[in-house]
Amino acid sequence: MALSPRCGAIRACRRVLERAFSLRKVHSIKDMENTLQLVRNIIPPLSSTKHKGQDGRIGVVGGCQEYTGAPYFAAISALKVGADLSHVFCASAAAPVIKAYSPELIVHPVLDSPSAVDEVEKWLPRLHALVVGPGLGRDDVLLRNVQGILEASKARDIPVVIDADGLWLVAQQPALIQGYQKAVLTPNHMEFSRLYDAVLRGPVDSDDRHGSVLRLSQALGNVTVVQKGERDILSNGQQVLVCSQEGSSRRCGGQGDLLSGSLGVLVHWALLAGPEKTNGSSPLLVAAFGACSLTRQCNHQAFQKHGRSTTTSDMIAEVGAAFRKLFET
Ligand SMILES: NC(=O)C1=CN([C@@H]2O[C@H](COP(=O)(O)OP(=O)(O)OC[C@H]3O[C@@H](n4cnc5c(N)ncnc54)[C@H](OP(=O)(O)O)[C@@H]3O)[C@@H](O)[C@H]2O)[C@@H](O)CC1
Ligand SMILES: Nc1ncnc2c1ncn2[C@@H]1O[C@H](COP(=O)(O)OP(=O)(O)OP(=O)(O)O)[C@@H](O)[C@H]1O
Ligand SMILES: [Mg+2]
Repeated sequence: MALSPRCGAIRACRRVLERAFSLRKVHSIKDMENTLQLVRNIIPPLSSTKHKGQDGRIGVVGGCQEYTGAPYFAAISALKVGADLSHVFCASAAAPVIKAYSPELIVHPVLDSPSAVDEVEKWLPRLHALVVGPGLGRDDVLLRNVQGILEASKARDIPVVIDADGLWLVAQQPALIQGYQKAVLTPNHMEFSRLYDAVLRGPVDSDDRHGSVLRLSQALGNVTVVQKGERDILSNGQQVLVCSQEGSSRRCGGQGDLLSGSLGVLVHWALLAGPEKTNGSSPLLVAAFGACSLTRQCNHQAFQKHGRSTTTSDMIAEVGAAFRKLFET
């Protein structure tokens, strides 16, 4: 059915107003330093009085026969950022491979088991945050189990970072995270389009990335959304932040996994610190800004050394120095 000219004009006018409204809320680049300061405020001090586990016990839900690198990258990044313990809940075929990459990870081969939800649920009281999706794949059995794990995590109020195939699941069932204030979604270009289409029932306006991220967050009930790209756009439906920390032109696979794993720890730290440490800004937005800055800084540093041959493992080797440069100055 053709739109009447009047209807088209109203819609165009609304778009202009929405854009102006969202731009007013956009965090300008000159504010990046202020936001980095808020990230510094949420980082817990190292102290000899703390016991193992206090600075973070993170779970990564992902890893299947095809993808073993992604959950490894996410889980090891959580440790390198400063979590004390990092668990991976994966399909049985992936477990020996992930264990062999690293003795530092605790690996549970449970995700394709009929009792997967119970197996993960018994660990939930001991976990501070979950990262759901890296290397999960799209097998129906695994996705059904992950649905149960997400429901159990929500019931316990556990923060969840949802990435990669976890976002595929959310695009099929947005109700799974609708309105959950402790969820952060980290879509890449493709994942964002898929989610936007599923939730807002229309294509993304590529001329208005800020407005698109704002609208998706609002439509999901103010769930925090991080759209990764040349600049990362972050929104909780009220505020929009932009992270344009210098990275490089190298786009090797796995950088997003570094981001989601780091974010798992930062989300925990931010919620622990609370809004007084983030100057009234949403703790989850501050955490997300920290993870984006850190990932891009790792990419920048690794590229200085390795150029075109940079891989995600090279970036992970930079986490310590990048963290010091950004947050411990
Ligand atoms: N070592 C490992 O184990 C790793 C495993 N990984 C795991 O793989 C699984 C699937 O994840 P995914 O990201 O490949 O999935 P999906 O959303 O289907 O996108 C695929 C297609 O989208 C497109 N595309 C992407 N970006 C775009 C852009 N900016 N602009 C435009 N187009 C863009 C592009 O399409 P193409 O150019 O090929 O036509 C691309 O091929 C998931 O479990 C993840 O964790 C990864 O983490 C990497 C390391
Ligand atoms: N064009 C770009 N220029 C600079 N940085 C970018 C660009 N695209 C993505 N990034 C950065 O790379 C990191 C990962 O984003 P990317 O879009 O590659 O995620 P992804 O596709 O989920 O990665 P993965 O391969 O781990 O699945 C983010 O920190 C993002 O800021
Ligand atoms: Mg990804």
